[in-house]
Amino acid sequence: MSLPGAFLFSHYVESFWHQNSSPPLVDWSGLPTLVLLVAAVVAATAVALRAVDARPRRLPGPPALPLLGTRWLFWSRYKMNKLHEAYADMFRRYGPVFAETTPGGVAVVSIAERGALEAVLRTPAKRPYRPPTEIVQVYRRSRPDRYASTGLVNEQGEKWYHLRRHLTAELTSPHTMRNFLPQLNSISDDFLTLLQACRASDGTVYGFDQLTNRMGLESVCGLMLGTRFGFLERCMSGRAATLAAAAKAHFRAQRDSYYGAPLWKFAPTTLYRTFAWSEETIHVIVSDLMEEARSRAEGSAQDDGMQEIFMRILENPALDMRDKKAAIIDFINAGIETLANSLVFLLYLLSGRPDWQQRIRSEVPCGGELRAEEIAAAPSVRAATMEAFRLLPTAPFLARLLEAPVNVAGHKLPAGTFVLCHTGAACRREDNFWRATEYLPERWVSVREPHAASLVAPFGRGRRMCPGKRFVECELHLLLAKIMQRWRVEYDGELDIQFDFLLSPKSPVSLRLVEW
Ligand code: HEM
Repeated sequence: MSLPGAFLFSHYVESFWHQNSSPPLVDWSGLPTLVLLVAAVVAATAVALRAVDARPRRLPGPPALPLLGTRWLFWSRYKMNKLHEAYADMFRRYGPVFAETTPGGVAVVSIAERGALEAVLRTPAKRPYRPPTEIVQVYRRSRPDRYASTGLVNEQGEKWYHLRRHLTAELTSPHTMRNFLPQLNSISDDFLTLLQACRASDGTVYGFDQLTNRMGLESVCGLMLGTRFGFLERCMSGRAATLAAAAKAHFRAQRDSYYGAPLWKFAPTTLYRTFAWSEETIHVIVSDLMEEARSRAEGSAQDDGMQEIFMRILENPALDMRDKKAAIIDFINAGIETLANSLVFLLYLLSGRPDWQQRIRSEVPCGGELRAEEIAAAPSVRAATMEAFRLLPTAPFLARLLEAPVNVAGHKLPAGTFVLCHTGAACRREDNFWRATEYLPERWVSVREPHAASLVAPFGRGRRMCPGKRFVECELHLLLAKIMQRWRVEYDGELDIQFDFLLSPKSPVSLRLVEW
């Protein structure tokens, strides 16, 4: 009822009582005013909710509040470090396509339904728009001395395309990985030596996740900077510890800036200062590493595949020097946690499949350097890794901004809609995979329907797909093969997983590496 309508209704009720000579048994005189007030509150709330709820029509989802949108859920019902569980719960409540609303009134549509995911991710886009992380944008724009742009991960449109074209060709080339394989063998061997040194008498490696972090750091620095830095030596250097802590803080601050109260936008809160510290620390340490690598490269006549990535990026005249440095920093930062988490998840899942571990061991040649052909000839290695990416991907959803309208489960989403593609949640649905919640690497050797392989997208999709994919797959396959050659893996209980903008194991993780 409109406000004038409510007023007229109240006037009518009052005049009705005035016309009757006998007073009512109950005193109804306050009722019209009460009705008027209730109507006014209902009308005002409806207007306010319409203003904050920008969801595409009829999409289900949690109720949005003025100024808070649906974010209040992450400060009350759900825990921010268990966001994967929060989304699983929302999919149960609202179905496989639902919408949230940001405090600014923008709709964010979450999808875990196969047809809808394929519709969104298969939309061919020349310059796919992935919504940037606002806190990174704000910080980097405040430092024009260091950043000419917000970087490959956060840029959009032509600027993104320019960076992508000039920065990733070397990283994604099969030739680069073939050249890097001997170095990767040696890094993996050093990692195994470190594991051996850290094993307790029963084979337990306490703080296994921290060791994998160091391995991620050594290998990604080796790939990008073309030299070894000794992060796998027995005693962890202060530099490695600080860099690993900064990389974790960087991801967590991004999570909190997105899902927490947006106070950092108005004042330099602790969250913003933590983020700035992590950016600063990563920048300073990686810049030092780059300087060391550059002077080593200048002092040696070595011309191997490792040096090419680093030097070619730095020598590219099409790019601003600030963009080149920022890219190398971003590549290193992108690789540390992701690689380490993926290895922990892989070994944890395999610990429940001693038979598959045995199978890997039987397919991989004993000892020494492993060549690409030897790894390719062991389908059990690839199957184990693929299945771990299906069941526990460190990046469980992909963000996109629709460039054209898309029909999703009967709802027409207009161009510009912010969509979260929950490939991880979709992979756990029984309508997409046979015995979907179980770790069954055999499904990748002989297929059992349903088997929606296209939903397994741990590195993303399309032109914005992760440029580190080839490197990461090669490294995980190699490490898995080498670990299985030497030990079988055991883990007691269930791994505690948290959401740090990526899915991560809750630290510290203790695995047992037992002699065969
Ligand atoms: C297990 C390890 C890794 C996983 C699971 C992973 C996953 C991802 C995912 C899901 C995306 C978003 C893709 C999309 O939106 O379609 C991404 C983007 C990106 N990743 Fe990775 N990544 C890993 C390692 C690495 C490494 C080692 C590097 C660098 C050497 C790297 C560099 C990047 C960059 C630069 C982007 C942004 C690409 C763009 O927007 O054009 N990642 N990664």
